[in-house]
Amino acid sequence: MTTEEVLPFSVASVLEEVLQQNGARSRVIDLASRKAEEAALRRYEAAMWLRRTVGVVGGKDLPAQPSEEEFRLALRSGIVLCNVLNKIQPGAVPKVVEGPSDSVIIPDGAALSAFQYFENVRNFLVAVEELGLPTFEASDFEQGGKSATARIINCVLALKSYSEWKQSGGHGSWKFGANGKPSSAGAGKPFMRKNSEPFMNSFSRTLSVGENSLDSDLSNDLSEAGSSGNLNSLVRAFLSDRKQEEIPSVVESMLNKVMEEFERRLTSQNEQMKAAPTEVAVSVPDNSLTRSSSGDVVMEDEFPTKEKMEVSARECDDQNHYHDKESKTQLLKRQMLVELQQRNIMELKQTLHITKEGMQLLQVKYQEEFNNFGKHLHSLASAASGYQRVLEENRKLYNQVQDLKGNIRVYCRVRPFLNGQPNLVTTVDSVEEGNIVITIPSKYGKESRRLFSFNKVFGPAATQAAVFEDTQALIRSVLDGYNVCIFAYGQTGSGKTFTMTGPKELTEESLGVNYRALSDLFVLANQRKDTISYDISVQMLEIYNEQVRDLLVTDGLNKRYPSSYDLTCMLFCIVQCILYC
Ligand SMILES: Nc1ncnc2c1ncn2[C@@H]1O[C@H](COP(=O)(O)OP(=O)(O)OP(=O)(O)O)[C@@H](O)[C@H]1O
Repeated sequence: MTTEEVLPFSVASVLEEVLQQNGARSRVIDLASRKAEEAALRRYEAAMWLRRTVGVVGGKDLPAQPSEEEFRLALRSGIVLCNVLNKIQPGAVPKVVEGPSDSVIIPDGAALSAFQYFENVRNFLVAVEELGLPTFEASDFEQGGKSATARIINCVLALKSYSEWKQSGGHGSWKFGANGKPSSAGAGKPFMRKNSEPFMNSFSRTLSVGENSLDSDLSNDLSEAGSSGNLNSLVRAFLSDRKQEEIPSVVESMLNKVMEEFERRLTSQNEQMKAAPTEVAVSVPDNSLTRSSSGDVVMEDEFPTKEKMEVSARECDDQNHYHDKESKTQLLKRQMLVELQQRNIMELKQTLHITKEGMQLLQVKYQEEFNNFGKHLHSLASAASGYQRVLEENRKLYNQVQDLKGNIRVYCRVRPFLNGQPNLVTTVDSVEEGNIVITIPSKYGKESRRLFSFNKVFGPAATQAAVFEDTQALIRSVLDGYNVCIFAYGQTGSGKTFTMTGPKELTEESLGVNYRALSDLFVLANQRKDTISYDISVQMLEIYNEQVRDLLVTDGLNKRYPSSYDLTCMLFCIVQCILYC
């Protein structure tokens, strides 16, 4: 699994994009001329340092500002290089071949002696390589060209830097800040670019790649590194062939951001693995990582180093151990929770079972009660039906009794003496139930008595209630649909109005038959309101001197009734009674 599969973006593509942008800008400012100028400055710096360090060697002084060819020819014998190296590191080159021809200036740069300069150059390169300084090829003196000259200059400037470091006491780790091809074999010190150091440190720290691995990767070119997907090789190969000044800070910033993002995502992956240990797939023997259940890639198969594999394995072991303990604890908690829930469920089931039984008992009980209620209601309905029949029969019997008593009943009431009549002598001899004996004075001194019979005779002491009591039963017959008529008859002042209505100042005891009859009528109608609805209306008539007058008329004074009756009493008549069954 490659880096591109781990990250949601391609590091190489980001790098290429940044480089392309940088390239575009470089083209604008004419990078070629700038390179040439910078190369010349570096060459002059190297020459100046050599002149100061070794002076004139073999009568051939190195120009202060040599051309590429002059610089290369001045150093091709290896004598200058060996001498300067021995000054920095005494005994680094034990034997320097000083040929007789050294005193001869050969303008065309022809070879002094192939053996001489080959031995010197070889010894110098071996010594330099042992010091871990950047080297070049011996053939670079013959090939010439910008690249070969640049490698030679790079080596000289590395010597210069190393010399300055030693002169300053050699404290700390020496680092060569110039662009150079670092040693490829067993270098004691890493040659890192000063500007790229933060990025490289971060990258090395992130990937846990060893120094040797880094150095070996430096031999790969950019295309090889890019095609393999190894970011380390890609960056190092790219940086190794370029000068410090050619690497804009923007590129390094971008690379730092890429690595920060890379680190952040790796950290995030680790946290996700810790958070969801059961979801993380176990690594397989070929060191490739599988996807988690959420689909995230958790490792790549392109991390090549053994150290990283071991570190990853240890981390995985630690994480697995931690996850095992945590998962055991969680499993135990879940088991306890499940057991608790199972107990609760059992209790709920028992409660539900008891409730069901209770409900069934209640249902049976309610069913029984409901059946009993039904039976009781049925019996009540039967009783009510029987009651209605009985009641109807009772009515019939009641009215038959009234008939037997007589459809026409005549009562006699004797008015007492009024105030101012106490000395008068009454003619009533005796009163007994339905008989009254009247004394008839005789003109010849011999009194006679005469007996009169009525349905009932009320004496002077009879109350209004006693008079009404015998007529009260007729009111019920009215509500059963019978016609009833009660009227009073007698001479003027005999007490008709008093009996039927009452005195002028009415009290509850002095109420007459009319008030009491109407009151009873409404009481009975209210008692029967659930079964019978009554419409009640009243008329009040007066028949006097054969003239009938409506006493309740409102459109005129005592409107005269058109009919004439042979009655001279007040009439109370209940004219309408409608039955609803
Ligand atoms: N039972 C009685 N007890 C006491 N006072 C009575 C009784 N009956 C009648 N009176 C009184 O006798 C007087 C005459 O009675 P009432 O006016 O009822 O007679 P009436 O028959 O209606 O007379 P009229 O035919 O002229 O109208 C009234 O003052 C009345 O209060």
